[in-house]
Amino acid sequence: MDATANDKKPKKTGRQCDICVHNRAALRRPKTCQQVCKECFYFAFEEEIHKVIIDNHLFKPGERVAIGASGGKDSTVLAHVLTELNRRHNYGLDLFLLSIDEGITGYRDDSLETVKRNEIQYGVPLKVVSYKSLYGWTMDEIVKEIGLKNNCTFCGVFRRQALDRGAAMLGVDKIATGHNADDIAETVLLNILRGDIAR
Ligand SMILES: Nc1ncnc2c1ncn2[C@@H]1O[C@H](COP(=O)(O)OP(=O)(O)OP(=O)(O)O)[C@@H](O)[C@H]1O
Repeated sequence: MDATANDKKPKKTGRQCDICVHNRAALRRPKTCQQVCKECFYFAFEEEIHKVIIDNHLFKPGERVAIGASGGKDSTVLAHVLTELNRRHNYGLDLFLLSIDEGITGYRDDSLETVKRNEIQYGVPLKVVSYKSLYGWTMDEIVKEIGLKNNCTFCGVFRRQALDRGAAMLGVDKIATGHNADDIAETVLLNILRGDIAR
């Protein structure tokens, strides 16, 4: 490589975190344009959630709250953040992990293993409620009967009811789920594609 081409390459200078002004920045937050290190990002993210919880009076001390735990990234982050904030800010919540086992081989059985690890990691009791126990059918059996068309609609309706029934079994006051802005955008787009503009 000749010296001229090399000179044109951007130099790797590395940049300090805008918050702690100590560690090397690991990412740039699109929301604030700040360059932050991993530790400051986690802390800022958790405290923003704390502010939403406080500003909107989401919980009262002594409440029992079930975390809808699918084993996916969103609800795993939710379980981590809620247990951490409950401890850090003394919310006084009784937390539970509530998982719905739809009975989808090779999918939910794998992610339930993650939830079982979270139960130990966060010290939060886990309740698993299966479609088989509630409805007498696994999702695999339902698909065998009705085929793949519309099976997601059945599964979504059953899951919402299963979460409600699991919450009743646990005697909780509230269910927290890991729905995020992407999920809302997805719902809006799907409704438009179905021609259901009013929704
Ligand atoms: N089988 C399940 N058991 C318990 N809660 C669930 C289950 N499936 C979904 N949920 C709850 O509903 C939220 C949204 O579910 P969705 O199917 O959209 O998955 P997602 O956005 O990929 O979330 P995740 O990464 O947590 O799976 C999850 O974050 C979780 O709180």
